[in-house]
Amino acid sequence: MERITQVKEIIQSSIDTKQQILQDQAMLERMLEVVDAIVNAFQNGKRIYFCGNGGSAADAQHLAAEFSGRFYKNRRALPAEALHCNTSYLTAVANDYSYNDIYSRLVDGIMVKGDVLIGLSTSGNSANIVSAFEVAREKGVITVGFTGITGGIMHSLSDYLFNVPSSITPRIQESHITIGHIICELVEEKYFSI
Ligand SMILES: O=C(CO)[C@@H](O)[C@H](O)[C@H](O)[C@H](O)COP(=O)(O)O
Ligand SMILES: [Zn+2]
Repeated sequence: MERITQVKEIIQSSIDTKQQILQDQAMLERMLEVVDAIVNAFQNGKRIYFCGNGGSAADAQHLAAEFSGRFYKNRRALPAEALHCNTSYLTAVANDYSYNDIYSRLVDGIMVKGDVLIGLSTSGNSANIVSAFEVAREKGVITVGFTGITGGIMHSLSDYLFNVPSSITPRIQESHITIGHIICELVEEKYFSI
């Protein structure tokens, strides 16, 4: 394949995935439900946390910073954090216990009922995120899964699921960040207009 053709095909595949989301009324409405759930959580003094591995850890950190920093508006900070950001914690727990425990242990330690946990996993099967969702549900934390098409194990552990219609990891991640940005924009707009 000509390299330029390959480039075009990748871009088209990213567009196609987003086009399918655009036509999925239920998923669009779920974005609004999650916006309302997050605004409700903030109004009740709760917090939002994100977790992911690899590129999805970067996405988790990116999205958390939209809330704790700013998105469009100059406004006060919102309580949001990505769970992998403390390297000392991460390396100790992975070393002394297991990599699979890094997120569930923090969910147990710092999250409370009514907080929101957003887990990003293209497979929906990453053991540390699955485990975090299991602990979250035991505690009454609201779980929001960002996954690929099947949802994997996270499908049955997510109160709200965005199972992007693709099985290609980078294409899924590209739509995760789009959905995440939509949610950030609408949360900021709604919370700071009240
Ligand atoms: O960014 C990418 C691929 O685009 C990779 O770093 C990718 O995130 C890693 O392989 C992850 O470990 C994949 O995990 P997951 O999405 O299945 O939870
Ligand atoms: Zn990537």
